[in-house]
Amino acid sequence: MGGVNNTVPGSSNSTAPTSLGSVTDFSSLIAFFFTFGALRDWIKIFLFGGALESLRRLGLYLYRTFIDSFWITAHFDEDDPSYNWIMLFLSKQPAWAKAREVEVSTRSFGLNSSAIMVPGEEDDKELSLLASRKLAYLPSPSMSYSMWYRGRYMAVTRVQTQTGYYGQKQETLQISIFARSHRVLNELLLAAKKQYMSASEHNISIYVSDSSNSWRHVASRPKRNINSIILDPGISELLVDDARDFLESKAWYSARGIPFRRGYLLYGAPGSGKTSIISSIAGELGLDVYIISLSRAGLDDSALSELISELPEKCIALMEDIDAAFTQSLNRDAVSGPASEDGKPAPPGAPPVPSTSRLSLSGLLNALDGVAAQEGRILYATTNKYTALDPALCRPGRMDIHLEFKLASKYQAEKLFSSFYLPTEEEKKVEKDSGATVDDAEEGEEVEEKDSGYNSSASSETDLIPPSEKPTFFGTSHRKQAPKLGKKQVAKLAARFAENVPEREVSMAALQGYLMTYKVRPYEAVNAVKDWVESEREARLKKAQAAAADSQTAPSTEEVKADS
Ligand SMILES: Nc1ncnc2c1ncn2[C@@H]1O[C@H](COP(=O)(O)OP(=O)(O)OP(=O)(O)O)[C@@H](O)[C@H]1O
Repeated sequence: MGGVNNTVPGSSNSTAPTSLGSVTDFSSLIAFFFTFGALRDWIKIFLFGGALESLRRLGLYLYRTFIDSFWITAHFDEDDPSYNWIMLFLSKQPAWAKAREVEVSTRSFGLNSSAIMVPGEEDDKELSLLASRKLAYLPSPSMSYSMWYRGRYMAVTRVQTQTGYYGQKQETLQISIFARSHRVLNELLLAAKKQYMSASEHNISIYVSDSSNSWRHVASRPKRNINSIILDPGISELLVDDARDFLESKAWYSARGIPFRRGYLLYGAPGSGKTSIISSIAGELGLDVYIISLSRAGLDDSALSELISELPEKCIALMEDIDAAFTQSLNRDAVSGPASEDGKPAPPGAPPVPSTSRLSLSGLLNALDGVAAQEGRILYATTNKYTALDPALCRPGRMDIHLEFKLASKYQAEKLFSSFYLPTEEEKKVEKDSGATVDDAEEGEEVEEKDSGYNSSASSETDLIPPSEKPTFFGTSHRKQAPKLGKKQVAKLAARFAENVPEREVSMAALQGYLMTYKVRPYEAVNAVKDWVESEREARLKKAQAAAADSQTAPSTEEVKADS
């Protein structure tokens, strides 16, 4: 007879014996293994070893934390300007010259190379004349060096890591100082910065943005004396004084809630000195120049805004040919069509010019004075196409001062001539030291109006060579053969020169190029200038005729459409 089964299928009653069974199975398995004496010993060793290793690590960690509390370590990344300061500082440390293993390098760390030298190199005139790159001792990569600074022990390590980009290496310099307070590190950093600044005192530093959109120091250029740029009276003074006044007016701006920024738009003829005056102002005010290339591949609105927000507080931001980023006329309404050479919008039928820029005008406007725009910066923008610029770009607040640079005036031509042939103070000193007379014709004494510079007459050396064997060109670039002119003589010649240069017809760059061909022949420069002006005129006329002929043969929009 079948009884009643009270057990509910799946209830714990039905499973309990199974799991209990497995637990007892497992412990009996362990107990079984422990019956092997060797295995028991292994496990004991394993546990004991693990505990020992953990203790060792803990001890090491505590030891390191304790030791680290006596050290201050600073890391300098190769991409940061502070890396250059420290490398220059280290290359000048006497301890370095005695190190047993060093890297010998000709890197200039963004300076005039004469700032870093192997001891003794500066005394060797022959060497410093021959080699423009100077040698320096630097810490070898992956080596640790010990040195003393202000009575403190210091460890210097240069670490190189592979970046993965075509095997490129990234460098970091690590300096650990045995000190508890930051005082010594601060002193070291300030000393390094000061040393670098004084070494670069006669240079301006130039930065450009790289493909990863970070600022990179690319060059140091010697400062150009502002007097060597000859502009119409008052222009240089206006620019320098205004920029200087701006830099000193931070409190004034903030008291009135005006953004502390200033923009200058320099426009006009090519080769009239726009770029040159900007770099001179940078030198005069001791500011670094950050070049923003609007046509850089990959530059879009957000990248530009990021770049501008990363500018340091006092600097010059330079946008050359501000119109160039936009192949379309720089107008807000995109339908305005491509700009022509002279900056005027192109005729309605002209074919569109393909644009590679991902930058929009509103992006540029926002970057210049949006919320992220940097305070304290001076912006210089240059263009040859003033009329093509959108009024929004030129309005005060973005471009506060607009200055036209024209073709050369007679005044400029005269000044340029004088600055070319009058000896500088340095040249006068050298000539005085060598016993040469400079002011032969100083008191109005008439000298023979003839040059004796290179290629004006054959030297005695060439006279000795038979005519058949004479080289086709025998140059003797001896500046010493230039006539020594006094102030009055130069002034007279300069006035005659300027008489023959028509007002606002040639650029200063063209005049400079012309005078360069008569570097040591001032008389010939004066005599030939009339013909040169004439030939320049003819060349311009021919170019204009060729351009006109080209535009007549250029296909119309309908023809372009039909072709495509
Ligand atoms: N006013 C000037 N005084 C002295 N030199 C000048 C002057 N203008 C131009 N130059 C000389 O001409 C060359 C070109 O000058 P610069 O590049 O400053 O002209 P620019 O106006 O910026 O030209 P662009 O518009 O083509 O960029 C430089 O070598 C500079 O020395």
